Amino acid sequence: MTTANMVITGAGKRFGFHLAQAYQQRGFQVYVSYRTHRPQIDELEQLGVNCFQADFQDDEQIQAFIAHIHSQCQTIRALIHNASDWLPDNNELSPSQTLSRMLQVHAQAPFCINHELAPLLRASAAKENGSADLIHMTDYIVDKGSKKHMAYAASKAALANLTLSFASLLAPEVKVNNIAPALLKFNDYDDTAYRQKTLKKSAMQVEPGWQEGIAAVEYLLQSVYMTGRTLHLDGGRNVV
Ligand SMILES: NC(=O)C1=CN([C@@H]2O[C@H](COP(=O)(O)OP(=O)(O)OC[C@H]3O[C@@H](n4cnc5c(N)ncnc54)[C@H](OP(=O)(O)O)[C@@H]3O)[C@@H](O)[C@H]2O)C=CC1
Ligand SMILES: Nc1nc2c(c(=O)[nH]1)N=C([C@H](O)[C@@H](O)CO)CN2
Repeated sequence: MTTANMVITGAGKRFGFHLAQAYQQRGFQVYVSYRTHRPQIDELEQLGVNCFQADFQDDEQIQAFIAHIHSQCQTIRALIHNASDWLPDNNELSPSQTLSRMLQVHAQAPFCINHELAPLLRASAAKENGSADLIHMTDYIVDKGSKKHMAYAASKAALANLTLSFASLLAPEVKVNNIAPALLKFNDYDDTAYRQKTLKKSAMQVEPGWQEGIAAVEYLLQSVYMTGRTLHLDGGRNVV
């Protein structure tokens, strides 16, 4: 039985790091991209994860990552677009530069990577009538918008629309879905007031942690029917 390959972008910290660690330990061969080299990358490499440095703001580095995956894999069981830049609109860039930056990482990179690696996803599905998954990490605010992160929200909405198109293009061999958290984990810099205010926005009023996202990935990988859809991980924000 050959080892299944999983490709995860943006695994240098937080969810991407924990997801890569979890699936390498479950027996997958995990391939990741990272932008900043942190101790977490050394930890992943010690586990056997194949790590490749790429800043998706640079098209040549997107292409280099694609070429690297092609050189390493003949099939891909799951490709997870996790890389993301949560840039507020109020920053030192112009509005035009902010939107371009957001679209580059959340839409341009996944669009190019998906087109180039789709044959490897199909090859995984063709193997012993297996299956393959493309997962886009979007965000609850795709359906709501955001006063402070307009460019980020619009770019994640573009990613969510790509899910519909790729789901149609790649079915039935490859399932394509969004995971849309409202909250997985706060950032260390989030103060108590922000945390309390955010928790009150959901019915469950808890910070679920990375395992909530890992469980969502696991559900999608074992599904034989879910495609073109969104797993909303929002603690019941719609019922508050
Ligand atoms: N955490 C949460 O509560 C929520 C998360 N999400 C989504 O879930 C996913 C995981 O979230 P989380 O772990 O918190 O995200 P983080 O912002 O903590 O990490 C994102 C990763 O993407 C990398 N990245 C950012 N820009 C680029 C780029 N230009 N090229 C390559 N890599 C890049 C970062 O690299 P570097 O290490 O260099 O910074 C980082 O490792 C994201 O897609 C996020 O939008 C959605 C809603 C809530
Ligand atoms: N790339 C990221 N996207 C998002 C993050 C993050 O840390 N990195 N965090 C959030 C927040 O959890 C927000 O949903 C509630 O505080 C949203 N997206």
